[in-house]
Amino acid sequence: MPSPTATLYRATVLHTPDSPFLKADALQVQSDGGLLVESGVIRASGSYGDVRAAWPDATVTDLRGGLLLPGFIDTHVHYPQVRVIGGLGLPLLDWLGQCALPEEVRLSGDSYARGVARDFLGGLISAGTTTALVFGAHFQGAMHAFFEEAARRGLRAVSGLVVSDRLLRDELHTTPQRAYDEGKALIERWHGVGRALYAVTPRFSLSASEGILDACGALMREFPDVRFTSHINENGREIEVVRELFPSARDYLDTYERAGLVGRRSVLAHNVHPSDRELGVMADHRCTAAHCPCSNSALGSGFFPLRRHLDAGVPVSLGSDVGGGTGFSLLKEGLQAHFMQNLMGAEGVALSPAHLLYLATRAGAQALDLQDLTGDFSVGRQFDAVHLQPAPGTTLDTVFRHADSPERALAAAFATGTPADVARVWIGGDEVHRRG
Ligand SMILES: Nc1nc2[nH]cnc2c(=O)[nH]1
Ligand SMILES: [Zn+2]
Repeated sequence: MPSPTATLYRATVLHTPDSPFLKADALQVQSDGGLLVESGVIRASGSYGDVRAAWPDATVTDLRGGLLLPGFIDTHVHYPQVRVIGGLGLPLLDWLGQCALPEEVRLSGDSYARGVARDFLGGLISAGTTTALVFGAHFQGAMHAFFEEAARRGLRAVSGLVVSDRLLRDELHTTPQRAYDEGKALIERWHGVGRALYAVTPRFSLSASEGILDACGALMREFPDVRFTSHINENGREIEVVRELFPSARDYLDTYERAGLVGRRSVLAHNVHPSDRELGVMADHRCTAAHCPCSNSALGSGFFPLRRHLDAGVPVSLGSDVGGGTGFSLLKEGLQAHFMQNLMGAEGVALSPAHLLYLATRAGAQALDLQDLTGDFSVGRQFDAVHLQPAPGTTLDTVFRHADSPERALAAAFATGTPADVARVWIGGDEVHRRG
C-alpha cells in the first residue's frame, strides 16, 4: 500500500538509462509522464495515467509545461575557484599562476573558505547539479567547511583535500606524510557520511612528487572504496614539464598508474592530448575522462578527442571545470561539447540531444560508480531531478511552447537554456532549490 508520503510527479520526463553511444533510441521520453516517489526513492514510472491508476492516493505535484530531467552530474569542478571565474585569455599555467592560485591561498582562512563554499554550492545547485566530483582546497579546515556546507545544502558531494608539494606556491605545499595523515582523518570523518564521499586528489603530476603520489596510493589501498581524481594531458606545456619531472615514466598516465591511482573509481579531467597507450590503459581499468569543453576553449587547451576515447572504450563524462570553465551550467557544457565536435569535422562525433543528456547525467553517475543510486529515473533510483521551466516571456519559453516534440524541447534547452531556466531541483526527494 502506498504510504501517505508518496508523491506523484507529473511532467514531461526524459532520461537516458542506456548509453546513446552504444544503443540507438536510448532517449526515453514520456510526454505526460508520472514518477512515483516515496522516501526519496522512485517506486514507479510510466505514463501519468498508468501510475495514477496504480497509486490513487499519492499527492500529485504538477510540473507540466517544462521538462523533468535527472539532476546533472558535474564530474570536474573546483570549489575554491568560484570567485575567479572569467580569467579569459591565458593558457593553463599562466592562468593558474595569475588567477586561480592566489585565490586558493585565501582558503587557508576557515571563515573565508566557508563563504566560498556557500557561494560555490549556491551556484552549483541552482544550475541543476545534484551530484558533483568537487576538486577541493589545499587546506584541511577548508575541506571541513566544504563538507559541512554541502551536507547543509543536501548535495551529493564527492570531494577531497588537494595535495601538492612542488611548483605551485609555498603556501599550497604539503608533505607526503601530512597529505596521508590529513587525508586519512578527512576520510574517517566524511566518507560515507550522509551523501558525502571522499576523493583522493593530488592536484596534477606537475605539482606532485613521487612521494606524494605514493601517499595517495597508500590511502587508496587502505580505503579501497574512496574515489580518485586529478588532471591529465590538458595543455602542451604542462605535458612537457611532467615528462621532464618523471623521466622514467612512459607517459603522463604512468605517473598515476605507477602509484596505483588508476582504477574503476578514478576520474581524470581533460585528457585533451592522450596517447593510444594511455587510452588503452584507461579503458582496461574503466577509468573515466571528464571532458570540460568550456574550460578547454577558454584556456585554449585544445579539442577533446572524443572519437578516440569512444573507439578505445574509455568512459567519458562532463565537467564544468569552474573556474577555468565559464560557469556551472551543464547545459552550456553540453552545447560547447556539441560545438567543438562539430568544428572537428570528420574527426568529431555528431552529438545529439540524447548524447548531451547522457553525458550530463548517467555518464557522470557511472564515472563515480553511483549508477545504482542516481543519474536516471529507473525504479529504485533516488529522486535527483531538475525541472527546467523557463519564465514566461523568455526565449526558451517561446521555443518550448512551439516545440513539436519533447526531443526538440530538449535540444532547445541545451542550445539556449541557462540556470535562470532551472525552476526546481530535488536531491533524494528533498527540494534543494526553487527559483525565487
Ligand atoms: N583547468 C585546470 N587545470 C589544472 N591543472 C592543475 N590545476 C588545475 C586547475 O585548477 N584547473
Ligand atoms: Zn580542473
